[in-house]
Amino acid sequence: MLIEADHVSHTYGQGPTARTVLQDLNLRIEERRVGIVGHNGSGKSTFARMINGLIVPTAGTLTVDGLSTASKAKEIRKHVGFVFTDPDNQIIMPTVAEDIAFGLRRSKLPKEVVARRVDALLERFGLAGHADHPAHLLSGGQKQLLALASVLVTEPDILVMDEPTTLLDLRNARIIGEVVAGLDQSVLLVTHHLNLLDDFDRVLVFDEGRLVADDSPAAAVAYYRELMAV
Ligand SMILES: Nc1ncnc2c1ncn2[C@@H]1O[C@H](COP(=O)(O)OP(=O)(O)OP(=O)(O)O)[C@@H](O)[C@H]1O
Repeated sequence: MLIEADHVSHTYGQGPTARTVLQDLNLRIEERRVGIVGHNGSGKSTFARMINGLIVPTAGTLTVDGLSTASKAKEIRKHVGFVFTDPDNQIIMPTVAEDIAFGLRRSKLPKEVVARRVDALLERFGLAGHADHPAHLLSGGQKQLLALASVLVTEPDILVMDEPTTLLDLRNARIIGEVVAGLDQSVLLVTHHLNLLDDFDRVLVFDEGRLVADDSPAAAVAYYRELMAV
């Protein structure tokens, strides 16, 4: 995986209400585990959403494996899975198993292959006993695991996760952390749970739309804690 940001900026709105929330971001990301931290409103989600073209830079270019997110978003989304903060926004189908299978509806894979993949994910995320249960009745932690399973079923190369543990208690946050640690995929994780980043390769710190630190987890988190203390 290679994500490259070349003078990337993003401004929401126009005229007097215009608000620049990302400013001149220059980055080259190749590591398998990259964390993004920063104050509320510092631009983390905007950047995360840019990686699969949900938001397009208003200046500069962002590429994923050489493809520009501005013109190749559809292609990029085949390789980049996105897990949102609130799993309720991501759960689409009535039952747990159907929701996981939904991502493969256009895949032309034989039914048995889809069923096997779904079963494997149900098992892996401790949801096997809930396959036919209404997805909206799962606990918050289980919903978050379901949202992750529903993205992983498409076997993306890159997983972008935007605060996937915000709604969770410590135990479920740890479970998500363990699941993330065991993934083969490259992961970009936006989080306020700093301990999830301990074993990461690299951590980016955003502040008011700028990249202000880019370092090992220990150094970047120390920088961020100091920034928060001001
Ligand atoms: N659609 C939008 N229109 C206008 N402003 C927006 C929009 N989306 C986000 N913003 C603003 O952009 C800024 C950056 O938001 P963003 O969600 O990227 O920050 P964040 O670092 O992810 O914050 P948090 O930690 O609170 O999730 C915020 O001030 C937010 O109000």
